[in-house]
Parts: sequence; C-alpha cells; structure tokens
Amino acid sequence: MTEEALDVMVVGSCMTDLVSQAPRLPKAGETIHGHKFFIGFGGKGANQCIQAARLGAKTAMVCKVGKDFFGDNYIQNFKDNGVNTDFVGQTSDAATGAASIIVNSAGENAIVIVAGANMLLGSEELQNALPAIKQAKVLVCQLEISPQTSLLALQMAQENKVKTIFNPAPAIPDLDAAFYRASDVFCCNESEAELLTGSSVVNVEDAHRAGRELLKRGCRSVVITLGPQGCVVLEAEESASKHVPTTAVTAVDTTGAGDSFTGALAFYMAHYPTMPLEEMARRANRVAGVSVQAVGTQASYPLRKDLPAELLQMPTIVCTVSQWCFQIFQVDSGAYRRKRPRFISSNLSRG
Ligand SMILES: Nc1ncnc2c1ncn2[C@@H]1O[C@H](COP(=O)(O)OP(=O)(O)OP(=O)(O)O)[C@@H](O)[C@H]1O
Ligand SMILES: [K+]
Repeated sequence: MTEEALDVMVVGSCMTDLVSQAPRLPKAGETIHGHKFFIGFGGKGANQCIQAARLGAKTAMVCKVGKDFFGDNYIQNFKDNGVNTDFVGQTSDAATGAASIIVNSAGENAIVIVAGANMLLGSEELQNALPAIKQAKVLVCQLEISPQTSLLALQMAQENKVKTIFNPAPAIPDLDAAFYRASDVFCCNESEAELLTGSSVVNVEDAHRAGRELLKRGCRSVVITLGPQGCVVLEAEESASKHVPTTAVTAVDTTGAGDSFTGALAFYMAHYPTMPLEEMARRANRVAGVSVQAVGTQASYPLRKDLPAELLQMPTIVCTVSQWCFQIFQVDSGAYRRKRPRFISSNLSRG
C-alpha cells in the first residue's frame, strides 16, 4: 500500500502494441510478408501516466492487465518508469489489452484493438484505491476503459477535492453530461471536440467556439489541442478563450502526442497548483512538441533531464507576485502590531 501521498493517479488503460510494417495492408484471407515487427507499450491511460512520471511526478496507475506475458511485461514497464503499481490488477478472465497494428509504406494503418482486461476494471478496484486517491493531487481519466469506471473515478476524486483531468478519448458522441461536471480540466483534441459538439473544428477560431460550447456543459476549464498550432484554453471564471501557440516542429511521428500533452498537464497541475492554466498549457505544448520529434509512443516521451530548466521552474512573474503579496501581508501585520501592541504581547505571553 502506498504510504507517501501521490501527485498524479491515472485510472485508465494499458495496451500492448504489436506493430508490423509491410509494403501494403493485406486483403481479407491474404497472408503477406512484412519487413519489420516491434512491440510497444501503449494505451492512453498508461501513456499519460508514464509522461507525468518522466517529468518527475509521483504517480500510480489504477488499471487491469491479464495474468499473461504481456501483463507481466507491462508491470515491469511501469516499475522501470518509477510508476507505483500497487493498484495494477492482474486477471485470468481476460488477456492484457492489445492493439494489432499493420502499417504500410505510405504510413497508412489498419488496427484491431482488443481491450480485454481493461474492461474488467470496475468499482471494486476503485474502492481499493480510494485511500490513495483521497491523498493524490490530480486524477486523470480517459475513455479506453468502461465509461462508468472512468466517471466513478472522477467523481470520487472530486468529492475528495482532488483536481481532475478528463481526456474524452476515444470520443463517444453521447457523452454522459456528468463527465463535464466531474472535470476540472476537460482536455481533448480537434476531432474529439468536433464529435462532442457536432460542429467542425479545423482551426483556432472553430476551437474557441467548440471550447465555449463544452464549457457551457459544466466543466471548470477546457483545453483543445491543435497539433502544431498548440492549443486553446478556456476557464469558467474568465470570459476570454485563449490561443496558446507553440513553436511548430517537423514531426517525425505524432503518435501519442495528445497523451504526452495530457500527462505533462497533470504533472504541472500537481507540482505548480498556483500556476495559471495558460502557462501549464504552454509548457505542456513544449513537452508534447519534443515527443513528436521521435519515433514511438512512450519511447518518444521526454524525461525531466531532457527538458530546458525553464519548463521546470515556477515562472518569475508568479514568484514576484507571491513575494509582493507576502510583503503586503508583512506591512499589514506590522501596522496591526503597531496599533495593538498589548493584544499581541498578551497573546505571546500566553503562548
Ligand atoms: N508538429 C508539431 N509541432 C509542435 N508541437 C506539436 C506538433 N504536433 C503536435 N504537437 C503538440 O502535441 C499536442 C497534441 O497534439 P495533437 O493535437 O495532434 O493531439 P492528438 O491529435 O491527440 O495526437 P495523437 O492522436 O497523435 O496522439 C499539441 O497540442 C502540441 O502541443
Ligand atoms: K512520437
């Protein structure tokens, strides 16, 4: 059982990616030769957890894998990345989630996902994790496990004043309205925003409009990622929707960029709770921007040591403001002391 309070808990999926590269995709009933095969660690929940851990967050994963080779291997992968595995269950009733992926020479793919053990994660496992959830700073969920489990996890976190990030991926058109109310940050990409709002999202202007629509549904803030254009950020307390641009880089492989962004956002929310969301999004853009410059999903996620120091420090402006507030407080309490010296000294002598 976890003794130390956690920064980030992720309740979500683990998938083993089985990737074959071939000149073309096979037709029904056909067998063809490919030229390369590799196994990768994926699943949106695990990806986000690994990115947060690599940035230095104390993380735990709440998930279910099979009692099989892939499940054992995945648990070792979490351990190798410093992720707490106290809440990683193993079941004999289903296999570890797997994605069989075929990629042709044009970069097109055909994918079969078998969610397997991921769908067996339920309320019992969440109850076991509740003492740790209560102490965590941020809880993150997606939609690659049973939606009821994700919703319950978000609600448990919210009831215990733990900040929530919900990434509605892969998107479902009739998302239960309770998901919006349970989200401190509702973080999605353009196509998810499009599916959820029913209107096209292809540019920054569309994203502002979609964000306003999603915000109306009850979340505290919305982040919509826009690939090389960064993201837009909207907060319930602020009227303006803000575009947070990024430096576009030449992408080698964008797989898992969205999960890198969400995992980085979770890290910043846990480590710098007073940082403006816009600044967290600016930094998450930078982290995800590193991931698109390398091949693979988790393999492309940067470690803390790979990032410039400015992404891992409190911004100067926030330090200045808090020092300024502290000085005002000192001046105020000094004035108070000058006016009421006896009150202060009698309190002191009693103490
Ligand atoms: N070419 C790029 N240059 C710089 N940053 C990028 C680029 N592509 C993606 N990013 C960063 O990654 C974030 C997430 O990308 P995107 O919006 O494409 O997510 P996604 O569609 O969920 O990705 P994927 O499905 O490939 O994981 C962006 O908000 C941005 O910060
Ligand atoms: K990548």
